[in-house]
Parts: sequence; structure tokens; C-alpha cells
Amino acid sequence: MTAEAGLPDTLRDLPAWTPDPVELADLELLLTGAYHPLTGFLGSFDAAMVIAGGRLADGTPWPVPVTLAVPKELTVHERLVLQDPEGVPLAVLRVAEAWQDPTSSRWCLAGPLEPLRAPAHGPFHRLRRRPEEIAGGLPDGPVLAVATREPLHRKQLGQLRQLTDKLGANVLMLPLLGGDHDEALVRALLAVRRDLPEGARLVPVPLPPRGDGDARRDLLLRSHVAAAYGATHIMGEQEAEGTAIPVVVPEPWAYDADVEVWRPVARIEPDHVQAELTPAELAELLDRGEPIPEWFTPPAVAAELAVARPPKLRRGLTVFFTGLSGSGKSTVARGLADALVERGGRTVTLLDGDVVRRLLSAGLTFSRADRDLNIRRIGYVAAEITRHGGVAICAPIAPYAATRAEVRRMVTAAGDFVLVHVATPLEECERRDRKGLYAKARAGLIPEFTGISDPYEEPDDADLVLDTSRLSPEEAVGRVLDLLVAGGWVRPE
Ligand SMILES: Nc1ncnc2c1ncn2[C@@H]1O[C@H](COP(=O)(O)OS(=O)(=O)O)[C@@H](OP(=O)(O)O)[C@H]1O
Ligand SMILES: Nc1ncnc2c1ncn2[C@@H]1O[C@H](COP(=O)(O)OP(=O)(O)O)[C@@H](O)[C@H]1O
Repeated sequence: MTAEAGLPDTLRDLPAWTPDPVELADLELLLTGAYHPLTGFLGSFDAAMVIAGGRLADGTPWPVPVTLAVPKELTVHERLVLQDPEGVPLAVLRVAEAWQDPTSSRWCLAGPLEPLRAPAHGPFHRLRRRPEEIAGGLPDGPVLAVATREPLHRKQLGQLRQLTDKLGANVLMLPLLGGDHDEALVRALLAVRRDLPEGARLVPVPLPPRGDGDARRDLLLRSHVAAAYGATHIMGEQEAEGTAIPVVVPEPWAYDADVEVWRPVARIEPDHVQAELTPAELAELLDRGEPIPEWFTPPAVAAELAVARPPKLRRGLTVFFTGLSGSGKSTVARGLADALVERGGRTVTLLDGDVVRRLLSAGLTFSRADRDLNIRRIGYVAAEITRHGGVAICAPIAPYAATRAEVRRMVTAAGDFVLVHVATPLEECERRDRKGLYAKARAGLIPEFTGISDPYEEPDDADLVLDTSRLSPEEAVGRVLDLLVAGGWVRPE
């Protein structure tokens, strides 16, 4: 891959496109050779064959459609610069085919890629390696890949040691990046490096989970990437047909509490007590901020688990109010912010609809596009506050369900999200008409007024519904506080 100082003159006039995070990861893996034998995004025939039968059109096994979706306008060009989210050009796509995905109706481009520069973003970049750099340097003999999105606890470490002993294998750890806490994952795996067999290598690989949640295809894809990195076997949860290298499934292990060691279940005396910590139990301990037992995982791994899932009392949270103008969003949101500040222990930022429109969203109108942009901006700021462990309280109208869902997604990648629908009836909001806007809207002086001449899509995913025509402001704030206490985000008084 070349290290260009800037975009060559000949490419400067080409249109540029920033693929989504999964496509960007695909691009990186295509360029590094980790997706061998693929060298570019798939065309319609290959994609259809892969979806139908797990094979490319020429019969080569390939588990997932690696495709690139673009806006229709971009399908007329012969070449396209693909860039990272900061606008750094990564590759040129020479378009061989523009095609419309029959299921999503989205337009896709296929064709060979010319690399411009290696992607240089993301944590632990210094540990990234191209497959050829690793595969060439591995010792002879079996290599067992552990391509994982989860840390290794004492059980998996024991299982791994058993498998490597049995196979006489070296270990290749491939932490799969693209989840919500990549750094914590890599740190947790680095923390157990001493417990891995001598000579184990660790290479982070960008391979976010794909939207379809198909575990079998995911394992197949991981097997292809692991094979490209030189692995001869992959540790997996289940056997699967069509993997690039054999899957080795560890036998069940449990903690023998009588002698305080992890061992294969088959080797535990029948009268001994077996212990396990299910994912749900582990999550509960983390939520409550209670210590993770040392028999379950090394303390350094436990510390990373707590980074990825902090105790709820310290975890970032967005409380998002939605409702008609005059429904009481600002009043209740302000009351909640004051109550949280009075209780202490939390930093609180109130992103009120009116205030946001004067600053962050100054100049935006009330068209659908501008309302969506306004809500996305609020969501972006709320997600950042949440990421840093604060409480963001938002109180815009947010009339569109899809945009609220987008904000929920952005925030939940960083922490927790609570949606409060202030469902005060329109008649009551209009009766209040604090700012005289409803009267103006009825008189046709304000076009596109929510509830009068513009839609409000009622949420069906609200965590709390408040009707302030039946509640005092204090009662309404109390309901929200009760919810936050019940959910563990706020200490009971
Ligand atoms: N056309 C139209 N429709 C709705 N609301 C209007 C409109 N024009 C001005 N206003 C005033 O702007 C406030 C709503 O702004 P938001 O940013 O919360 O709206 S949105 O979420 O972007 O739809 C809203 O304030 P709140 O009463 O606090 O909700 C109104 O006072
Ligand atoms: N239970 C209640 N909760 C919130 N507001 C109430 C309540 N009862 C009456 N109101 C009044 O309704 C109006 C709501 O306005 P506001 O909070 O600015 O709503 P929004 O932000 O949804 O436009 C305020 O004048 C407030 O005093």
C-alpha cells in the first residue's frame, strides 16, 4: 500500500464517498487481503449467489455479501474516491457495475479497488498488521485463531489451553473491532496474554458484527479472515459447514468450587459444587457496581468489563423528552435537572428545545429535513455527554419516530437511553398556548406547526408516558425520578 502525501492531481476531480462503518471495515479487509480471495465489492450476480448458496458466482465459498451502497447520483461515475469519516481518501473504486439491491432497493457499486493509503484511524492502530505480515512469520504447525468480540475469562483461558495442548498449536488472537468498546476489549485480551501459550500473537481486526445477526455466517466470515492471517483452526461455539478452516469447539468447562479450579465438566467429581456466572448475572453485578469474583475472571479483565459497562449509578444516561409544543417538556425536564443536581453525584446538561434552536441549531427551519437535523445534533451532543458518564436531558418536540430511533441508537452505543413521552392532549397544549403559537398556527400564520399542520408520530417505545393535564409538575418530575431510581441510575433518597 502506498503512503501518498495528498490526493494525486488526477484524482482530485473525482466524486468522493464515505462508506458506513461496516463497509469501511470491509474496505480495509479487502485492501489488506484479509478477505482473500475477494479483491473488491461484489456485483449483483456474486451477491445473489452468496446470499442464496454461500458461494461466489465462480463457485468459491464466501459467506456474506460484501457490498457497497451509495446514493443513486453516484452510480453514473466511472471512478469514485472512498474516504474515511474524516475525509481522508483511502482507495479509488473503478466501477465495473452499478446495481440495485432487490431486497433493500439501495444502489450498490462493484469493481476493483486501487489503494491510496492504509487506514490510520482507531485505537491500538500500532498493533494492526496485514495478513501477509503475520502469516509469513508464524512458526510451522497448527495455529489456533481466537477471533472474538468478547474478553477471555478463566473458563475460556482453560479451554484454550486444553485445545492448544491437544493440537500442539500456537495461538493467534484476533480481537474483532467495531463494537462499542473496542479499546476495553483489546486491553482485556492484552491483560491475559501471560496466561496464553508462549508465542501467542494478538492482531486487532476491524470486523463489526453485521446487522443480520446470523451467528453461523459470522463464524464463517471469521474463519475466512483467520485463514488469511495464517490460522489453521478457529475456536468456535459450534461446528459449522463451509468454514475456511476447521472449527474446534471446546468441551464444556465449569468451576469446581470444592477444589477452586476450572476444569472440564467431565472431570468434576459428581459430589462437587459447580459454579458459573451467566452473562445475565455478570451484567447484574456490573450494573450494581459489585466486584466480579476472582474465580470467574482475572482482576485486570474485570476492570475492563467495568469500563465497558460501568455501574448504573455512574453510567452515562440520556433522558429524552418528546411531545407537542406546550405539553410540559421544558417544565418537567428543568424540574428533573434541578432534582438531580440537588441530589448530587451526577453532572447534568439540559438540552432544551428552545435553547438548542437559539444556539446549536440556529438558522434551522421547521421543515422535516431541518427538524431531523436538529434532533440528530441534539442526539450527537447527548451521546457524547453520555459517553463521558454524564446525564443529558433533552426536551425537543422530536416528532418523527425514525429520528428518535436514530438518537436511541447513537446514545445506546455510549450508555443508556430513556424515552419519556409527554403525552398531554393537544387540546390542553392549545388551551395553555403559553407563547400564542397555536393561535397563530390556527390562523395560518405559522405553517407546518406540529399538531396543527404538521405531524407528530406518537412513540410506541416510550419508557414512561406522562399526561401533564392530570399531573402537577412536581408529580411529573417525581414519576421520572421514580423510573430512574427503579432502573438503578439514581440512588433512592
Ligand atoms: N412550526 C413549528 N412547529 C413546532 N414548533 C414550533 C414551530 N415554530 C416555532 N416553534 C417553536 O419551536 C419549538 C420547537 O422546537 P423543537 O426544536 O423542539 O422542534 S423539533 O423537535 O425540531 O420539531 C417549540 O417550543 P416548545 O413549545 O418548547 O416545544 C415552539 O415554541
Ligand atoms: N403538570 C405540568 N407539567 C408541566 N407543565 C405544566 C403542568 N401543568 C401546567 N403546565 C404548564 O404548561 C406549560 C408547559 O410549557 P413547557 O414546559 O414550555 O412545554 P414544552 O416545552 O413542551 O413546550 C407551562 O406553562 C407550565 O407551567
